[in-house]
Amino acid sequence: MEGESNMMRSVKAVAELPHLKAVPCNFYVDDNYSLPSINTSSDDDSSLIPVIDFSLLSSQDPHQHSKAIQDLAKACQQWGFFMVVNHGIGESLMKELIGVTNEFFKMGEEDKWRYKGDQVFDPIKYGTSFNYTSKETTFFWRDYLKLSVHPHFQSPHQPKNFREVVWEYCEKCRKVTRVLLSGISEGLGLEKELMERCLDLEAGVEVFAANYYPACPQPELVMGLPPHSDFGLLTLLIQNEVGGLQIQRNGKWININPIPNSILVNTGDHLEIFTNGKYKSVLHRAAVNKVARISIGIASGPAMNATVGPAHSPLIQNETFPPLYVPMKFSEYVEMQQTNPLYGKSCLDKIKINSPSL
Ligand SMILES: O=C(O)CCC(=O)C(=O)O
Ligand SMILES: [Fe+2]
Repeated sequence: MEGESNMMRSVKAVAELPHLKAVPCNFYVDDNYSLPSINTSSDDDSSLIPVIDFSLLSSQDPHQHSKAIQDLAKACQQWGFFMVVNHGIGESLMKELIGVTNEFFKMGEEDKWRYKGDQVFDPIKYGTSFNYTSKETTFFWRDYLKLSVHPHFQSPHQPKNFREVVWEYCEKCRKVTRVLLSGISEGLGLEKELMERCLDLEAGVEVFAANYYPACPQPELVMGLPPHSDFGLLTLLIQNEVGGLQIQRNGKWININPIPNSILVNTGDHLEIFTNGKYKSVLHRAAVNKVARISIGIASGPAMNATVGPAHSPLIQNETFPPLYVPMKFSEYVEMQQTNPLYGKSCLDKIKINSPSL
């Protein structure tokens, strides 16, 4: 590793340096970010997060179905984060996925850096901190692997079984996401095919994003991921048994402790745009711990070429609710978000229309 820059060394390698007792100062969180406090007093609020029973969305009983659709609509509007249970993805597959992902991060530095992409849209990108292409000044305590898994599936061929397990998990997640999006459309009262057609969901982008937050000797000084919202429509997140995710609600950071085997879902910037601000994407961040944490998100969005603006429906934009966002090509939005430092919802703010009446 001698002679290589810090950005070419994973945080895992830094964390495992012999005798490391203190965090190197380039990881100290700078003043632009507030420090995460792991021991917030708000742990209990996590239990208020809505729980959606996925199986009821497809219930043949009209009463159960419409109640599930209403619950989903309420969760999107009031929280932007919810836990999905009875999603049909087996516990063993989820465990296997965490296992092979852990094996990936355990590979030698050289093996991992072979997957370092050079461009935002490289289909396989291993890296460290937020994103090596951004002009960030704070280094975050996190290594990552991002794979483009739809419309074309891309994955490293190592470690053993990694590719197969990721593929199977992504296939299952895609189905869950599509049912959720269709339920969300129904809850908004939109014509059945409108979202699918406008956003070209058949060719929708899906990104597998694995985060590895190594054990940290001084977790209170660093941050795993700064406050941000996700691009895309929905993100499906699972984690190993270690906590760290926090979401912002009413100005307070809430620790999230998901129900075992549930999938945590959050609404993304493009659902906010499409719904003209009715369903807002939510700020979240990742604190780190004295033990290693893994989280895996599947972010789903429109097709790369789709131009996303508020839906053309009188239910979404009308004289009382004029469009609040400038339509933008999805790929351009992703590029903007991935090549700039992350400050909260700064990307979304760039395309917000400042309506004089608001
Ligand atoms: O690690 C987590 O829980 C959050 C990860 C996250 O927000 C992301 O990858 O966008
Ligand atoms: Fe996120």
